[in-house]
Amino acid sequence: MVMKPMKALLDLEAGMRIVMDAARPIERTEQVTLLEAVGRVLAEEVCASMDVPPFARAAMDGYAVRAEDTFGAGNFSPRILELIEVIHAGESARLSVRPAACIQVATGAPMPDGADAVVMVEDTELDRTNVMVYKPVYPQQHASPMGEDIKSGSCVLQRGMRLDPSKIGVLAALGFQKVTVYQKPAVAVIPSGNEILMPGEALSPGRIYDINSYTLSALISENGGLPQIFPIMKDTLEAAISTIREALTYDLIVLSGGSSVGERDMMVEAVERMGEIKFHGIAVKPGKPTLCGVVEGHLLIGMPGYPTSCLTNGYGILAPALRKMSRLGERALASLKAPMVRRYTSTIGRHQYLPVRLDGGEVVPVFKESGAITSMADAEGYIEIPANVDLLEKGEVVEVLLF
Ligand SMILES: Nc1nc2c(c(=O)[nH]1)N[C@H]1C(S)=C(S)[C@@H](COP(=O)(O)OP(=O)(O)OC[C@H]3O[C@@H](n4cnc5c(N)ncnc54)[C@H](O)[C@@H]3O)O[C@H]1N2
Ligand code: MOO
Repeated sequence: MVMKPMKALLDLEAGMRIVMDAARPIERTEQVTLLEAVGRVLAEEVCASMDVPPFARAAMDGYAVRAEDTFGAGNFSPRILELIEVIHAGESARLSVRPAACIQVATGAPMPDGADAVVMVEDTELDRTNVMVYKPVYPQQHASPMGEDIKSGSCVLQRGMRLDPSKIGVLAALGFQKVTVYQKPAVAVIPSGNEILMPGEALSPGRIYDINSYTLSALISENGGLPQIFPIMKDTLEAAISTIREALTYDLIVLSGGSSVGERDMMVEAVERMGEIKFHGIAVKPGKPTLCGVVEGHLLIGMPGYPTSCLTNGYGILAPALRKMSRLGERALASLKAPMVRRYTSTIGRHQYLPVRLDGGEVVPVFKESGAITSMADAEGYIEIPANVDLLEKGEVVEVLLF
């Protein structure tokens, strides 16, 4: 029976530096429709080739007037203007507004020639073709000039921006149907273990369902990647080598299971033969038996098989790497400070991610064991306990990072 003990554990900062150095932003771009663009990263500078709005328009329902014709109007001294035309949004006036005349306009209708302001309908009264104006307007009041929103020639969105609903609105305003974005990093998600079954398969003794492929894929999607779950890999060196070879068309290879020291943990040997091991074993808890390697220029991260170890490393190591590759940038989790509900002892020498929930304003550790997915599912967030701290006192205020 051959076991391959882990060498000295690497500290988290050094491990992160290695992973982040090997994670390269994707250069490939693609065109997507605006409906597909949310959350994507813009790969082009967007400059306006038109004004928005493309014409001066009424900003209120009412009457387009020459402002000076309303000066001096009051509740007891209305100015009386002649109504010469009525237009709706989408229509243009045939006539221009001459002195002492007005044109009825809907919000969004083009400002008629000659008019420089709109009197709101609430400040008027209509008597056949006479409009009594009870309140004066100043020039440009309730009228939006052409290009008020976006000026033709101005560059409104920059390369590298993440497209959120408002930025997609800018593209729509400029008449874009498609936009050029960076491709998402393609991520091979490779579960391993003879005991692992896909959902839908019948359970048999000693077998369990695959959790990690799904937690990892969800996390990868959330962080700008495109996950592809591979068939469950058998625990043999040949399977590991051929599967990793197949995965070399992906930008990032994430394996789960088989990264520890058991005799069937073939991953380390496979990566050693095919490329370079950057580290094996990192001083975090959970998540110690993590493997990082580079095979033919492709970053490979081997996650521990235990679901909570796998997922906490997903948050701690995989997500930052992916956000660099997908160009989404660092994700700042919301955080709050609260006191510990009880004393908690941690492992000295390992940076701990402790899943917690909040109860009555206090921080309650919910970690059961690395093998339990509910260690994470019952948590609202986590606290980090540095490697050189082994005790948190009851009542000690800690920072909770919220999922
Ligand atoms: N002698 C030692 N044994 C172990 C050590 C150690 O240092 N010395 N480390 C322990 C720690 S810590 C962890 S974490 C686990 C991780 O081991 P592996 O990464 O090699 O993972 P496996 O042995 O393949 O599996 C561990 C556990 O997780 C289950 N598993 C695996 N894949 C999945 C999946 N896709 N979905 C759900 N569950 C999965 C698997 O059945 C095992 O129960 O090693 C400790 N041992
Ligand atoms: O490092 Mo293991 O990941 O504690 O369970």
